[in-house]
Amino acid sequence: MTLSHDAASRFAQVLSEALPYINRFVGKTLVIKYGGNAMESDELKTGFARDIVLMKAVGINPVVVHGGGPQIGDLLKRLNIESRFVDGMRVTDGQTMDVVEMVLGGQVNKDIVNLINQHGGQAIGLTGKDARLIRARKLQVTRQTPEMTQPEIIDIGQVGEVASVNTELLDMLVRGNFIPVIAPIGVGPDGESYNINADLVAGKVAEAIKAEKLMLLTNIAGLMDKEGKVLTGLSTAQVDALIADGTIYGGMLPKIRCALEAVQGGVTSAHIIDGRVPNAVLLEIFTDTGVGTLITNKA
Ligand SMILES: Nc1ncnc2c1ncn2[C@@H]1O[C@H](COP(=O)(O)OP(=O)(O)O)[C@@H](O)[C@H]1O
Ligand SMILES: CC(=O)N[C@@H](CCC(=O)OP(=O)(O)O)C(=O)O
Repeated sequence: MTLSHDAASRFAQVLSEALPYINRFVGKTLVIKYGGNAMESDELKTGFARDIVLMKAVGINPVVVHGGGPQIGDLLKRLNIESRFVDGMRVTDGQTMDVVEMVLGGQVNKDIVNLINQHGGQAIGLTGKDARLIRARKLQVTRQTPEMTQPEIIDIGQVGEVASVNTELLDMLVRGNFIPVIAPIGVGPDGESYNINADLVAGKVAEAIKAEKLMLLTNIAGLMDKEGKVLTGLSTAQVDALIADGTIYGGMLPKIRCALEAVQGGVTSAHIIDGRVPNAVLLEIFTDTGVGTLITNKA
């Protein structure tokens, strides 16, 4: 590739201006959750892969956790299996679990790994079963209405929550200059598989490896109020109120909960950002105020 002098001087200027931002994150680990909804085109996926490789090339350590909800939904539909969600979590029976493992651990994981590697990175794909990276337990879902004397337990099948993370494995990979790409499948004490919401895995991984930042890439500009205005810098109490009045629902529920837990658990900041914007990850790093919804630890 040869550049004209003008193009080369533009590149040089941009790179030079990026230096203070790069320095701020050099040597730090960032956990990036790549949601299935932000994988809508090949162009977006390629842009994401290039951003990740560039981060690593300048000395920032990305750890990727991916979703794939829409991709799981597509295969279930082709198999005539209905998708059902409770509080943003997929109800997962044995048959659905097989599909989840195939799509997340097979198709989506290898697709992202391959793209990162094609652009010069050294990505390594893992599910929570590899070296028991994500140990899980069954998620207890309860529901209580004012007329109930005690909460009702809802069985949503093989849906898990993170019990612990094998940080030794991740530290080893990051130190070895690999880029871990994690599919959100957990393993129980008896080797059973658990389907875990990818936001929850990303939050717990970020906490466990003491990441500087947690970025949740989704298909919306951020957490919004009822008028569609992006909200940022919210306290836990404000988030609770937005959940109670129904402003936050569905897939945004696990996202916001895990972002709050991550910052309470020591991650400096969490960001909910629009993964459909080209170079969303770099934009977040290279702007002073960031983009989307910022969550920090305040009461
Ligand atoms: N207050 C809110 N602000 C923004 N999005 C919300 C809100 N409440 C619910 N949502 C929904 O949450 C979705 C994002 O969650 P989800 O579909 O699970 O994304 P992902 O696949 O990226 O994890 C948005 O597309 C939107 O439909
Ligand atoms: C329990 C549960 O809901 N698991 C998710 C796992 C994938 C995921 O979280 O994907 P997105 O980030 O693309 O939504 C699911 O089965 O869809």
